[in-house]
Amino acid sequence: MAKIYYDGDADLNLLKGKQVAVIGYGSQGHAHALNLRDSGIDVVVGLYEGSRSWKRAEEDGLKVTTVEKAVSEADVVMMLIPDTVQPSVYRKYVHEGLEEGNMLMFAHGFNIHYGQIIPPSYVDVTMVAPKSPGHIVRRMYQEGKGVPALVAVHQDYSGKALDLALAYAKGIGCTRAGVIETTFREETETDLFGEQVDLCGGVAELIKATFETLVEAGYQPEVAYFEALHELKLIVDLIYEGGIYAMWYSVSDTAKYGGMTRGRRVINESVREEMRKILKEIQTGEFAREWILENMAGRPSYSKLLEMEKNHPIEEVGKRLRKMMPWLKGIDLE
Ligand SMILES: NC(=O)C1=CN([C@@H]2O[C@H](COP(=O)(O)OP(=O)(O)OC[C@H]3O[C@@H](n4cnc5c(N)ncnc54)[C@H](OP(=O)(O)O)[C@@H]3O)[C@@H](O)[C@H]2O)C=CC1
Ligand SMILES: CC(=O)[C@](C)(O)C(=O)O
Repeated sequence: MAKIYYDGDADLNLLKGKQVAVIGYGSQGHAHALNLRDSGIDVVVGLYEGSRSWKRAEEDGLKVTTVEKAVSEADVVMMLIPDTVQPSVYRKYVHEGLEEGNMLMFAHGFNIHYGQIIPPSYVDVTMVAPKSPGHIVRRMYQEGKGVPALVAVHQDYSGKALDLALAYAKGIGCTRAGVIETTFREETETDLFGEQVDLCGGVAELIKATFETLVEAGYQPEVAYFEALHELKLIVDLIYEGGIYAMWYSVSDTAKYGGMTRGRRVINESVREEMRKILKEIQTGEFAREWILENMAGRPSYSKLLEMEKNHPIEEVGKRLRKMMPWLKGIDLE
């Protein structure tokens, strides 16, 4: 049974009097920095000169400085810049600034697990990985709620690494929902797998395939959008709040029978076989090698694929229909 920590298991006072440097102010960075600040923790944001985020962080009332300076003044350094730039930024601006007894933190284990960052022996190395997009980490904290997270210790120099990491998790609101103790390997491999076959990749392909099949068959794109995408959120909310069975309980008998008999024809044995292959690519480092090389080559495939996603017909239909629902918060895509 997993060890799960909640608010009562974490002592925020362990972070009081310490300075936390949040490197990066993007999806996770802005959420962690603002949540920690609102939890009474001394936070400084580390960015590069000319960063688009610099002004935004200052407007949010945070102290901002260069990565190098933030690290040199900090007791805790949380790396919240893209995984692909972390190794070079770490080598140039972080490694030298780490002092004995500092804690180096991550929100995803990729660079430690695949050996892209090798921290010095005299620091704690931990991870607090929210199981949520950063914007929701912030939104839930502001609503007095929290998102669950994973916590892991890669290196425990101080003997108190886990307690300090849990204090951090409490500072960003995650112990309100539960923080499961894991390892860098388990977090990295399960996170990569989930975002590839389910959360992002799998769901996006399922939605687009459903939409395209209906539109190709001559149905109105708006109807296809509501069926394939909009209603999915409502169904997933049921699953999120009560489990898959609660969703079955709530939908009609016709949807139950059709879903239970046809769903397994869509996610069939060959799909499951492909999932196992994808997991193997993650476990052997094949995916990591491909992603590192893609970045070294200037992201040719990444950029093309992202452009195709942005220009998919469902985006135009969705934008038009969502305009009619001003209560949909969305996120700032700038
Ligand atoms: N996105 C998510 O919801 C989740 C992410 N994670 C993990 O959190 C970490 C951060 O991811 P995420 O928040 O998505 O990252 P983002 O892509 O949102 O980070 C962008 C931020 O990093 C800054 N940045 C980019 N390059 C550099 C650089 N060379 N030096 C300093 N700052 C730089 C950007 O500045 P500028 O604005 O100027 O470009 C911006 O402030 C990753 O390890 C990721 O795996 C974990 C869980 C969920
Ligand atoms: C939100 C999350 O944890 C993801 C999808 O794995 C990620 O953005 O890295």
